[in-house]
Amino acid sequence: MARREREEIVISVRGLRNGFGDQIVHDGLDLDVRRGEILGVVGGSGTGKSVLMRSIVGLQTPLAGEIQVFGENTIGREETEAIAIRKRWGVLFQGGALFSTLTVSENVQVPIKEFYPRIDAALLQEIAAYKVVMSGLSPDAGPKYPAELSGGMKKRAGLARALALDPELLFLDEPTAGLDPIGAAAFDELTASLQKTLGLTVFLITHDLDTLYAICDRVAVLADKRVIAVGTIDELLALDHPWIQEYFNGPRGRAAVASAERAQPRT
Ligand SMILES: Nc1ncnc2c1ncn2[C@@H]1O[C@H](COP(=O)(O)OP(=O)(O)OP(=O)(O)O)[C@@H](O)[C@H]1O
Repeated sequence: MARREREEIVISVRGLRNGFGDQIVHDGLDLDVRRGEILGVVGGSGTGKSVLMRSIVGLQTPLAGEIQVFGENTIGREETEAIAIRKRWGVLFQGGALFSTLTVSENVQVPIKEFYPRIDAALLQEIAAYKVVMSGLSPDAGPKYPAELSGGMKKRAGLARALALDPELLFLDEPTAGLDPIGAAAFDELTASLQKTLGLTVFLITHDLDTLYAICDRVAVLADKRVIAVGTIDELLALDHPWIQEYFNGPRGRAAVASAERAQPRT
């Protein structure tokens, strides 16, 4: 592969195999994520979308395969090397995964303190306050505890924490699940605007067809223990695969197209 092409690939997964006991979740899974794209990852429930994300961020050790992020192998690295790579990404887990005993501001401070333990307390507060506002929360949300937040606010707080270290790469696991359609659309807009402003690469697991149509550059489809297809929605629709056809051409898929076209008519 040419050097330039390699630099444009932020995540490269080859021959990934994951399993739990007798259950094989991934077998021979390959995927490339390009710099600056929002890649949607879809697939039926239990096809291993979260396990894939956890493998890439080092929370799940695969049985076999290779994963490179920013051109560096991530499996089996020394802790210091792993930390240097980990600093460059942020993760929003399903449901926000906030620490319930910490305020929003303290949650955002966790990764900063982890990587920069000697940071000045005033600077830490200032960075956290900035990330809270950047994620679309009011500054008053900083001193609140997760239990005092709505579902949408929790997601934004989780996003603020994911953005704490100015990542180049953002992982979002079902960010709009559980949000009402208006809240979900607002979160999509926020993701797209942050991607553009900060030049992020985004790996986005979702079941939300509106999200796929509204903000994803390409979509990867997980089925049969691997990525069976990756491309724009139009490219996927041209494939004759029953799950893809049912997913995008079913009643919900057609409704999402209509809504996307109302928002942004095709020329
Ligand atoms: N820690 C674990 N121990 C045992 N099995 C696991 C573990 N984590 C995931 N699995 C199994 O791996 C499979 C894939 O799980 P995963 O959470 O990645 O699915 P998913 O595609 O993200 O599903 P959903 O869309 O429902 O969130 C499931 O069958 C799940 O039960």
